[in-house]
This record gives sequence, C-alpha cells and structure tokens, in this order.
Amino acid sequence: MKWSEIMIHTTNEAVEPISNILYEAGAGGIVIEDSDELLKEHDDQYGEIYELDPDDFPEEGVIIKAYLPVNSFLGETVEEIKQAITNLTTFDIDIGPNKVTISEVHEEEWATAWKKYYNPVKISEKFTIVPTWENYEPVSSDELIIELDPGMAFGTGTHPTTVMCIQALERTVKPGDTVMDVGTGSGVLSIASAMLGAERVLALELDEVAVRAATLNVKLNKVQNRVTVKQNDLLKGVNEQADVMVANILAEVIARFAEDAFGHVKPGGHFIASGIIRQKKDLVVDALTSAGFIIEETMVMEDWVALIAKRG
Ligand SMILES: C[S@@+](CC[C@H](N)C(=O)[O-])C[C@H]1O[C@@H](n2cnc3c(N)ncnc32)[C@H](O)[C@@H]1O
Repeated sequence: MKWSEIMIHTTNEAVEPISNILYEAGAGGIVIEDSDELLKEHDDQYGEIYELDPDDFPEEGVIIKAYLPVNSFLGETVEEIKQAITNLTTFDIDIGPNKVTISEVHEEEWATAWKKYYNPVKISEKFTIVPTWENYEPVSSDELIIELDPGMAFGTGTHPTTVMCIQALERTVKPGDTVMDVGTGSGVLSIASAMLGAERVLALELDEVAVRAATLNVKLNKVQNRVTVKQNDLLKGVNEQADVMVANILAEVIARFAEDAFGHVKPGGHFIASGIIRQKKDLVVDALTSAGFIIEETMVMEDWVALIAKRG
C-alpha cells in the first residue's frame, strides 16, 4: 500500500485541533515536530542527556505530519483537511504559516510502522474486521470475522464508504445469490458477501496490486471456492447478471456506468452504490434513476452517501 505524507507547518496553538481534523480524516499516525523541543534538555530512560537533530525540526512553529492511504478518495480528503484547517481561523485559532505539503511514502518505510494503528473493528451488526497479525477472540458465536491484510490495497475495511456497503450487503444478500463487486480493492466486500451466503461472487478490479491483495485476502478467509477475483475494467466483457451488485468507487464513475450496471443486475436485484461524497449524491441518484433503478434507501455516514437501488 502506498501512503501519502501530509505535512502542515502551523503553530503550537493549532496542534490539537489540526490533529483532530487529521484523525477524523482517517490518518494513520501523527508525528509532531515542535521547534520548542530543541530548546529543552532531554534525557533518555538511563538519565543520559541527548540532543535532538535540528534538521528534524522547523525553525519556528510546529510541523505536523500524518499518513493517509493513497486511494481514489485522497484528493477529496486532502481538500477537506485544508478547508477544515482554514476554518479554524473563524474560531480565532492562529494557524501560522499553514503551509501544506503532500508527498508519497513507500511501503518499505511503512513495512511495520503502520501496523500498530489497525485494531479489530466491529463495523456492522454481524461483521468484525481483524488485521491478520492480531489474535482475536469472537465476542459472540454468531459474529462473522473478516481477516484482512490492508497493507497492499485500499481498504482497512473501516472507511465509511466500505462500512456502509457491508451494512447494505447484510440487508440484501441472500443465501445462494450471485454477487458482483466492482472495484474490489482488498476484496473485503466480496469476502463479506460470501460469508453472508452468496453462492458465487465475481470480484472485479483494475489495479494489479489490488488484484493480488484481494486474491490473498480471499484465500486467507477461505472463500476462494465461491469468490473469483479478476483484473477487469468495470463490467467490460462480463456477460452474466447478479442478484446483488456492489460498487464502492467515485460518484463520477458510478454515474458513468449506471446503465451498464442496470443491464448486469437481475430483475428484482439490487445495486449498492457507494464512494459518493455528499455533494455528488444528486449526480448519482439522477444517473441511477435514468438507467431504470429505483432508489430504495439512502445511507449517510460522515460526508459519504451510499445508495441501495433496485431493478424493478
Ligand atoms: C474506493 S476503493 C474500494 C475498495 C473496496 N471495495 C472497499 O470497499 O473497501 C475503489 C476501488 O476501485 C478500483 N477501481 C477504480 N476504477 C476501476 C475500474 N474502472 N474498474 C475496476 N476497478 C476500479 C480501485 O483500484 C480501488 O481498488
């Protein structure tokens, strides 16, 4: 998985509100480099005085660094962060230079560091997502556990857009169903569908690295007999129909392939569309209804919307 480092040069006063903004935006881990730290005397656990490297610190003010997974929502997330920081001035918080820089961090640097930020998370009535390296004891006997290694592709499984899809799958997938998961990423939605009793799941993904991650995660969760992971551009060349289709992609992409999706959902079947930032809901609703779908339910979590549409 690629991570993006967002670096914000700000003031001491703004550290706490900015850290909150970053955590709410899904940052995995925050590093604070405060110029005042250089002026203090530090001793280690054995009482030895040590010096900090001035190169690691700004000349004045504070630098906050946070790590965001590189996925198709990154651009929007960064814009939201910038906007939320600028809004702090309306509360008379001095945000100082407010210089924001983005750079990419490679997986090797994060090889182990990020793991400490992921813990088991109960994301719906039935499902708990557990990182592969954790030993987790189920709380109840009917709890469904998805083991996930989020290290390689989008999806710790806990992004609001993913959580809403899983909750919607819980309500729509029936034992024996055929499911199509367009943009499978880590494979989490396909795994959930199989665990809900789907007989056959087609997991489609454009990105080669994600295809590999999904294939591994499908095996890890022992659903490889029912889930087929395939490198594919949306529904190109797919000739079957599903009882349930799920797509957690960007609003524009869903709008673009709404008609094609309609043709690939069985009459009476459902299309769960997610990855829709609140402001773009109408765009997707219009595209889905023009394609012939009936919107049965609108789900909202934070700034995100998911739609459960039915082919009548
Ligand atoms: C936001 S992620 C969702 C991942 C996962 N389904 C989840 O809910 O956690 C969207 C995924 O769609 C994939 N994708 C984007 N455009 C695609 C396309 N044209 N065809 C297939 N997959 C695509 C991306 O590579 C990415 O893995």
